[in-house]
Order: sequence, then structure tokens, then C-alpha cells
Amino acid sequence: MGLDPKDGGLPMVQDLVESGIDEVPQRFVKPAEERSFSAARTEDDEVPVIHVAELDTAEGIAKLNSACRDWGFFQLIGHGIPPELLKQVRKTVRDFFRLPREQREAYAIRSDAPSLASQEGYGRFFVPSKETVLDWDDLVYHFLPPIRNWPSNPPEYRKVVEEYGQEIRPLAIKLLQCMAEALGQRASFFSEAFGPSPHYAIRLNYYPPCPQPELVIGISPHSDLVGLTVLLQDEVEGLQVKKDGQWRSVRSIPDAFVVNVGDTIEILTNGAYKSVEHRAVVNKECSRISIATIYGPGRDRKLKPITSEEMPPLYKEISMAELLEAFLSGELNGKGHLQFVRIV
Ligand SMILES: O=C(O)CCC(=O)C(=O)O
Ligand SMILES: [Fe+2]
Repeated sequence: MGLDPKDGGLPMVQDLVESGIDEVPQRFVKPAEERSFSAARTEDDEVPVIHVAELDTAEGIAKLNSACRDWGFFQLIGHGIPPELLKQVRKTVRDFFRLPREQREAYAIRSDAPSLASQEGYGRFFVPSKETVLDWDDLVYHFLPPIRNWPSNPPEYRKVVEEYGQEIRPLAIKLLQCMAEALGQRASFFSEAFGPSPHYAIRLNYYPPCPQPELVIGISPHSDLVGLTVLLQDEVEGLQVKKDGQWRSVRSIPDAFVVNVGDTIEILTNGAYKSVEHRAVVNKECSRISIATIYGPGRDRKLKPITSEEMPPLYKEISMAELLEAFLSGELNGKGHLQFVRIV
């Protein structure tokens, strides 16, 4: 659901902030029982950090394996993507979200898209009803490449976003090959499962400063559905990951990617690799951006878990199209959307 006037024009956070509010509108206030946003931060138990060069060694593959099993998350450093491009993409994203309202709205998500899964543009997702509490996050979603409907301002938008998408794709493929190796599967396991037309998309998140950050959430607890997410954050922290029932902050490492396992990978690996709940909190002083590239199975794929005699299937076979529709038609609700795929 976007900014289409037929939707009753959902408010965008940047517009509220620009109008000078000092109280958060009720529509964004999380119920009291969901409002505990603090997180632990212990250096001896944080999201594992992996250098790309480690992936050429058996120890590195073992480290990747335990990161995907125990955390569903890792931070990737030494990836070789030029820091200049990372700087440019961050700047372009910030510049877009600060454009005058009419210019941002020209790229609004259209509610007449043929399906929820084909919606793209500026706005918000996961708002199935008027009662849904809104996240303190304005976003843009594009399928890659090439992007189909891009803002003409900032002028470099299309070039930078596409170039960034082109750099991330081979990195995601390499990581998936290493993950397959770590699982004892052939290197092409995920590319075969994802098929000839994988889902490749980018989600740009913008979290303006909030006058009452204790009442709202930037992005509600969720697991990512599509496949592998490669996230670039800036120096402003806010991402939290749930580990052993406890929320933990993810440190901002300059130019590192935060990589996480999505639901389709949990299904395909029959639960060996977990898609883990995460959320983003906001703060009073500064805005935050994050840029998520998302790589997973094409719409027409059937997802079937790898099984063995000792390990019977824990998930039903399901099509990617069905899974996407189920995910996109509800609110973000932890891992709730996976419930109907699980065999209990
Ligand atoms: O902003 C973040 O750090 C998290 C964003 C996220 O979880 C998402 O886009 O799915
Ligand atoms: Fe996410």
C-alpha cells in the first residue's frame, strides 16, 4: 500500500518531521507491551565478523557455517566493493528522501500493481488495515536491474543504484556458493533452487529522527523472506538481532555488509540455516539509512527442503509466489508468516 490517494494517503515520516511535530501521531505508537527497545551489547557475543579472504579456507567456511546456524547473521568485511561507491549510494539515498514531498511522491508505490509481489516505488508496505501501527520508516523498493521507474532527482540516482546492484549480485552469489559448500551441498545448490530468474531487489530505508523514539519502532520485528539479504548501514546504529531470545545491537563497522539468511534459505536447508528476527530502532538526534539488497528464488520456483532419512522435512513444499503473497498481505510479525509452511 503506497501513497496512492485511493489508500487515503498513508503519512510519510519525513513529512511529519518537516512539519515540526514534537509528539508522535497515534498511528505510529506501538502498544505498551511491544515498547521495550533496549538491547544487549557484549563484545564477546556479537554478530560474527567474516573477512572475504577467510572464505578461501576450511576454517572460514566453518565460521560461515556456524554464523548461519547460530545467528542467521554475519558482518562481511574485505569484500572489495569500492568505498567510493558505498559513499555515493548512501549519499544518493539520503538526497532522495530529503527531496520536496511532491518529487518523492512522483515515485509512490501504486496500489494498482498486478500483485502485491510486483509493487515497487516509494511508500510503505505491510499495512493491511487502518489499525496497523506504522513503522517510523520511509522506504523505496526496486527490482534490479535495470530499475524501471526511477527518480530523475537526484540526477545520479539510477546510475548509482544500478551500479551498486551490479556489484552486490556476484557477491551474493559467491556467499551462497560458500554456504552451499558449508552445508556439504554442491556449490550450485542455491542458484539451482533460485532458478533462471531470481528475485533481485533493493530496499532503501530512511528513518528520520523521532521526537519520542521510545514510543515507535523503525522497522518492526521480522525475518526477511526472500533469500540472502546484504545490508549496508551507515554510522548511525539501530539494527538489533534476536539471539537466544534476547535482542542484541549490531555494531556499525565502516563499509561492512550485514548479511542475513532469509526464510527461503531456512526452508531450502530444512531449518539448518535460520532466518532470524531483527528490528531497527530510531533515535531523537539523527536520521539513519540502510540499504538492503535481496537475492532469492524467482516467483515461479517451488521450494522444497533438502531432507535425509535422519532428517525428515520440517517444511511443506511451497511456491515462492504463494509465500510472497502470504508475507506481503499481512503486518510484519516476527516469523509468524512462516507458521503455515511448518510441519508440526
Ligand atoms: O535498517 C535496518 O538496519 C534493517 C532493515 C531491514 O531489516 C529490512 O530492510 O528488511
Ligand atoms: Fe529485514
